[in-house]
Amino acid sequence: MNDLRIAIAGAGGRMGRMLVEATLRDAEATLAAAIDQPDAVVLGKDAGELVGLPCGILVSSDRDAGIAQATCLIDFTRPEGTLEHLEICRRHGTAIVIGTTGFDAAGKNAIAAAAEDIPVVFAPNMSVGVNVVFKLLDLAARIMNEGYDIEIVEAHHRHKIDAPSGTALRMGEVVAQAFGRDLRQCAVYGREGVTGERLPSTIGFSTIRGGDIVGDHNVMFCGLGERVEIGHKASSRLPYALGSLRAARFLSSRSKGLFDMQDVLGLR
Ligand SMILES: NC(=O)C1=CN([C@@H]2O[C@H](COP(=O)(O)OP(=O)(O)OC[C@H]3O[C@@H](n4cnc5c(N)ncnc54)[C@H](OP(=O)(O)O)[C@@H]3O)[C@@H](O)[C@H]2O)C=CC1
Ligand SMILES: O=C(O)C1=N[C@H](C(=O)O)C[C@H](O)C1
Repeated sequence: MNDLRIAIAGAGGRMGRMLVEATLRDAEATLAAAIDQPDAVVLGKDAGELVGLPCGILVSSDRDAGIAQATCLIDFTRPEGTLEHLEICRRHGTAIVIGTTGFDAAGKNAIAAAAEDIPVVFAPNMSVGVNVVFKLLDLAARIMNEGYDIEIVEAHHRHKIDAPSGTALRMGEVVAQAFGRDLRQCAVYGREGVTGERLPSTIGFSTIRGGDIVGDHNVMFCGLGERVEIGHKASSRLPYALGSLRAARFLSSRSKGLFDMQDVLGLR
């Protein structure tokens, strides 16, 4: 049996299904459990059948039993669900990869506290491409640290419930940090009416929601006479799932600690 025994929370969701498929196709991983809500339509179904790969693991709402079977839980659900799963992982000593976005400060603190006991990867975007973009943004911001206005535009599918995306916020944090600013003090979330002239120290965010857009992010450094754009477009959720499995593998040799995809990919 493989040492990498993966439980997937939110197994019937958009990311959950992609994670089930990626886990079943991964020769080094075993799908140990598929978890979803007590009222989920997928409950009792073969998790693999949802993605055309029957595997004998039934989707269950028994989170305790599912997490106990696994060495790592991969969780792409909602903040309130993730925080409950986190505590169960803590009780069982199970590692957790958290892809869920939209946590408030208290939620982020709870994740940091749990990481004192168990290994955690917590990242708003698991794709290799986006994590390389974070590095490029840091480099660009260190050089273009004066005379450039920063505007971040993100677009996602009509079902997304949080805005701006976790990835857009992290992009803002990366740029703000390189500028020596605090994003909480300089972020501007959308504009309407007579806004007055743009303040030079601000970082603007614009959000588009529509159709089945998987995830587009574009950061503009707008100067006088030139504009640099650094962005990423996802055309599939597969990179998020493959990154999550890479993160689970990374955690298998750790006993505790809080990490993100920059650690997993060796980009620190
Ligand atoms: N870090 C990354 O790389 C990425 C992060 N994400 C994030 O992952 C999260 C999920 O996205 P997506 O898959 O599109 O969403 P979906 O709505 O498609 O899936 C969410 C799943 O979680 C379940 N769920 C909802 N609430 C709870 C809860 N309180 N407790 C337990 N389970 C719950 C849902 O069940 P039900 O349908 O029954 O409500 C569903 O199965 C979002 O926060 C998104 O931003 C997404 C893609 C990449
Ligand atoms: O909800 C999504 O779909 C996505 N959410 C993440 C985010 O909020 O950044 C990552 C990705 O963009 C897809």
